[in-house]
Amino acid sequence: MLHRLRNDFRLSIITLLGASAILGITPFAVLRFLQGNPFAAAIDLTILTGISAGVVYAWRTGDTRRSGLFLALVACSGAVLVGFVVGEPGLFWLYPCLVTTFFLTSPRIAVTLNVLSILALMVHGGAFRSPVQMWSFAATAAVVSACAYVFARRNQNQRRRLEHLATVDPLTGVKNRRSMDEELQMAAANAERTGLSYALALLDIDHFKKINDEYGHSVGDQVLTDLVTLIDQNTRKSDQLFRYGGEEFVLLLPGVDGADLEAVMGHLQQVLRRHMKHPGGPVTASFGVALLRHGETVESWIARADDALYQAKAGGRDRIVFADVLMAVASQSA
Ligand SMILES: Nc1nc2c(ncn2[C@@H]2O[C@H](COP(=O)(O)OP(=O)(O)OP(=O)(O)O)[C@@H](O)[C@H]2O)c(=O)[nH]1
Repeated sequence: MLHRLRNDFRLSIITLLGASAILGITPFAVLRFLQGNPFAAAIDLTILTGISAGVVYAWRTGDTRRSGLFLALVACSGAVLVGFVVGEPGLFWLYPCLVTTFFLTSPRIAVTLNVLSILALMVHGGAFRSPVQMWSFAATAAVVSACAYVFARRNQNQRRRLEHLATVDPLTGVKNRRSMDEELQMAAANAERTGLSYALALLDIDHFKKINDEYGHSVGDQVLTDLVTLIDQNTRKSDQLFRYGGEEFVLLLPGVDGADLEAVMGHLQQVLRRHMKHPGGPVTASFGVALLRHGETVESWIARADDALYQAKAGGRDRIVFADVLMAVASQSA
C-alpha cells in the first residue's frame, strides 16, 4: 500500500484529498442535521459517498485519470449545491475545490469545471447579499483559479520533462533500458491475451571499441546516432528501438515471425552494411533474434536473444542468429 502511494502521484493526491474531505465535511454534515437542515446534511452525505466511491475506485482499478475527473466533478458540483442550499457560508467551500481540481484532473478540464462552478453560483445568485459581494466572490475565485492553473501547468511541464529524462537516452533519443523493461512486460502480457507474435532482436555494433579508440568518442557517438536513424527509417511504426546499453540495442517487432522475420532482419542487416560508415570504412553489426514463446518470461526471452547474439559474435560477427530455429544465418557473404 505504501509502495503504491509512493510511486503513484495521482493516487496519493486522491487518497489525501479523499481523507481530508471526509474529515472536513463529516462534522458539517452532523452539525447541519442537528441544526434542523436535513437537506443540507443529505447533500454533505452524498458528497462524502461520492468522494469515498471515487477513492475506492482509484485503489481498486488504478485508473486515477477517471477517478480524478469523477472526484473533481463531485467536489465542484457539491460545493455549488452547498452554495445554493446554505447560502453565503457555503460559498467558502468552493475555494478549496477550485484548487483541488488541478490536482485531480488536467489543467484544461480543471479550468472549465471552475468557470462553470463560479458561473452557476452567480447565475443562481441566491448565495449573495449584494452585487458587490457577488463580483468580489467572482474576482477572488478567478484569481485563485488562475494561480492554481499557472502552478499546475508548471508542475505538468516539469513532470513531463522528468519523465522524458528518465525514459529516453540523451545521445540517440531512443527509449532507454528502463522503458524497455516496461514495454517488454506489456508486450508479453499482450501476447498472452491476444496471441500476437513478438520478436526481439538484440543488436550489437561490431568492434565498436576500435572505432572509439582509433577515431575518438565523437565518431563513435555519430555511429550510434546513424544506426538509430537507419533503423528508424527502415522499420515499421509499430516496431520499437531501445538502447540496451553502450553499443547494444533492442528492437521489438510485433506481429512478425517465420520467413517474414528473416526477411525483415536480412533487409536491416543489408541497410546497415550499406550505409553505416566511419572514417576507416563500413561499420557492421551482429544480431541475436528470439521470438517470445508461449508463457515465457521476459528475462528468459532476453536471455535467449543474448545467447543468439553471443553465437553471432563467436561465429565471426556481421551475422544474424535466430534463437528459435537454432540456426545461424551466415549472411556475411549474402
Ligand atoms: N562513443 C561512445 N562509445 C560508447 C558509448 N557507450 C559505450 N561505448 C563504448 O563502446 C565500447 C564497447 O566495446 P566492447 O564491449 O568491447 O565491444 P566491441 O568493441 O564492439 O566488440 P564486439 O562487440 O565483440 O564486436 C566501449 O569502448 C565503450 O566505451 C557511447 O555512448 N558513446
